[in-house]
Amino acid sequence: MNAAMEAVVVASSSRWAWRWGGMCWGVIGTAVAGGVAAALYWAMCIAGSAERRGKRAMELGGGSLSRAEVAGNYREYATFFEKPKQIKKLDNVPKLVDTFYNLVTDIYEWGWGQSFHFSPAVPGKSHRDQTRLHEEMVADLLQLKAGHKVLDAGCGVGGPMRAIAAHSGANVVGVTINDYQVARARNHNKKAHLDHLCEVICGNFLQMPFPADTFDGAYSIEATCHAPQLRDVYAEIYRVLKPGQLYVTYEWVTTPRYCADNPEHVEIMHGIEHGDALPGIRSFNQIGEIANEVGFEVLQNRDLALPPAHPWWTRLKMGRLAYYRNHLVIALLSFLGIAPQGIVEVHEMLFKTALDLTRGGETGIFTPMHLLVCRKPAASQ
Ligand SMILES: C=C(CC[C@@H](C)[C@H]1CC[C@H]2C3=CC[C@H]4[C@H](C)[C@@H](O)CC[C@]4(C)[C@H]3CC[C@]12C)C(C)C
Ligand SMILES: C[S@@+](CC[C@H](N)C(=O)[O-])C[C@H]1O[C@@H](n2cnc3c(N)ncnc32)[C@H](O)[C@@H]1O
Repeated sequence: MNAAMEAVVVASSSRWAWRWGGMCWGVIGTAVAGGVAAALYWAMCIAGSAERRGKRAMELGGGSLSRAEVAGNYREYATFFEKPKQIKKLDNVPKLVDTFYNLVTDIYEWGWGQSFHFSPAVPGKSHRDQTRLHEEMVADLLQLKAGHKVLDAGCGVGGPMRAIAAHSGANVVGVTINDYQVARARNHNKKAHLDHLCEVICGNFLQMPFPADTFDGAYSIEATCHAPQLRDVYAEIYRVLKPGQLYVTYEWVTTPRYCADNPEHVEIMHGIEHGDALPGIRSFNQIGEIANEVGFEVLQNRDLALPPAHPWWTRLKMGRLAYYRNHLVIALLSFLGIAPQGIVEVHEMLFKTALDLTRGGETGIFTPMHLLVCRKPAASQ
């Protein structure tokens, strides 16, 4: 082979190698892009981080708000906590709570499930079972039976109401201040074939549209913490309950370990108030007194989070990786214009509150499950 031929052979083989290399990179590139697309599809459409998916990431929105209103409503919500005087205007609170649930309901359903509360961890049980057991305990404490009519004050999208109706056979009437939650709850009730037992209305639990002495039982799960004055919601529940009947509530309170002079404790509690639309968290020793003041006999008054119960906040800690994945998914959907502007900020607020709630649990200064079992005396006073 002379030099010229050698040059031709080298050139053509290097061109071939170049083309072959290019093809390989093309195939690898396509495979990687396909993999990324599949992973995103999985994260957005298939994997509902919640155990019982109610929502897909592609469907995340701002509740009853239009897409254009989400960012502005979030800014308004955040400002509320920057000017503490506003939160002191107690009349503002129900509107603030309604806005909050427009902003978070879809994210809660997508990332947590249809029950918007915590539960004590139970070794060997799934989150779904732990949630159900915590809800069924309410039905058992109320001694509910088929034919009873029970009030769920602050019902969310109805996870607890469905568990309680299915467990006891009782009729449940749920009240929530947020009309988007009403629509979601009714839809879930129908899908679960429990709409003959479960009914939902939009209203303020401080002024409910029911005559006095209507219900055979009443409960509230992690909801009355939103009331500007606990006395007002307890008094209203007392009014609508039949004499001799029971009210069970799981309350968000500070525990005996909370010290108002400790700046770290104060910072944690402010963080929780801001991230959860709370007008001010009450202390464990106030709630029983308030129940007594409105006329209830208090039969049980104890923190369900105390040992031997296992920590309720482990579910928040275990989800750390999932939060980052969720953040990526939400940021991408918002960038693509699929999710509304402002939703990334809402998600960041929830991420921050998850850290504060975990700190509240680990330091032992906060519980979301202080149990009160109350009875309206048989001869109503
Ligand atoms: C009782 C209330 C709500 C209690 C809980 C149901 C919610 C409190 C904090 C929420 C969450 C925090 C982090 C979110 C995460 C960043 C996101 O990726 C997925 C959803 C979260 C896990 C979200 C779920 C619901 C909470 C645990 C209050 C409001 C009185
Ligand atoms: C954290 S969610 C808990 C929902 C439900 N109990 C559950 O465990 O899934 C709090 C609920 O209280 C409702 N709520 C708060 N303030 C209210 C008010 N003033 N009147 C009626 N509902 C209210 C909210 O709309 C929301 O549904």
